[in-house]
Amino acid sequence: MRRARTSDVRGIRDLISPLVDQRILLGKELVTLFEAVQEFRVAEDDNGHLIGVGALHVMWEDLGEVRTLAAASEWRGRGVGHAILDRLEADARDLGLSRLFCLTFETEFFGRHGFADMGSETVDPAVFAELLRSTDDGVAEFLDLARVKQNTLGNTRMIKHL
Ligand SMILES: CC(=O)SCCNC(=O)CCNC(=O)[C@H](O)C(C)(C)COP(=O)(O)OP(=O)(O)OC[C@H]1O[C@@H](n2cnc3c(N)ncnc32)[C@H](O)[C@@H]1OP(=O)(O)O
Repeated sequence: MRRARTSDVRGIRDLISPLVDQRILLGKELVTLFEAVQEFRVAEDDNGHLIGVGALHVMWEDLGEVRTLAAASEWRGRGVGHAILDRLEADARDLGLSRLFCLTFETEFFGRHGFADMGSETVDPAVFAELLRSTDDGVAEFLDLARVKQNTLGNTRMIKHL
C-alpha cells in the first residue's frame, strides 16, 4: 500500500472503468484523476500491478469523503478493500478530520467498517452555506442537492465518526 504516483493514473482509470460502465462508480476524466492524484492510495501485488485503489477528499475542517474505492475483481474478498479503507481512515485522522462520508451501494462492507446511514445528519447552517459554494459533486451529494440526484439514486449516504 502506498500513495499514488502520476504513473498510476492510467492504471487507476483502467481498474475503475468497468465499475463506471456498471454505474457503480462515477466516471472521472483522466485530467480529474491527475488533479486528484495526491488523494489516492493504491495497493499493488508482488509484481507491482495495481490491485486496489481508494481516495480521500477533504470537504471541510472536520469532514472528508471516501471516494473511488475499488479492488480489482480477481482480488475481491481477500482483504484489499478493508486495508485501503483502514489506510484512508488513518490519513483522515492525520489530517484532523473527525467525520468521513461516503456514497455507496456497498452498505454492508462500509457498515462493517463503522459507517452508518447518515439519515438527516448534516452540518450547521453556516457551514452548509459555505459548502454550497463548492462546485464539487461529492460535496453536493453530501448536501443531498437536487442537481446530483442522478448520482445518489439507489445509493446510501453513509457517515463514520472517527
Ligand atoms: C465510496 C465508494 O467508493 S463506494 C464504491 C465502493 N466500491 C465498489 O462498489 C466497487 C466494486 N467493489 C469492490 O471493488 C469491492 O467489493 C470493495 C471495495 C467494495 C470491497 O473490497 P474487497 O477487497 O472485496 O473487500 P475485503 O476483501 O477487504 O472485504 C470483504 C470480505 O472479504 C473477507 N476477507 C477475506 N480475506 C480477508 C482478509 N485477509 N482481510 C480482511 N477481510 C478478508 C472478509 O470476510 C470481508 O468481509 P467483511 O466485510 O465482513 O469484513
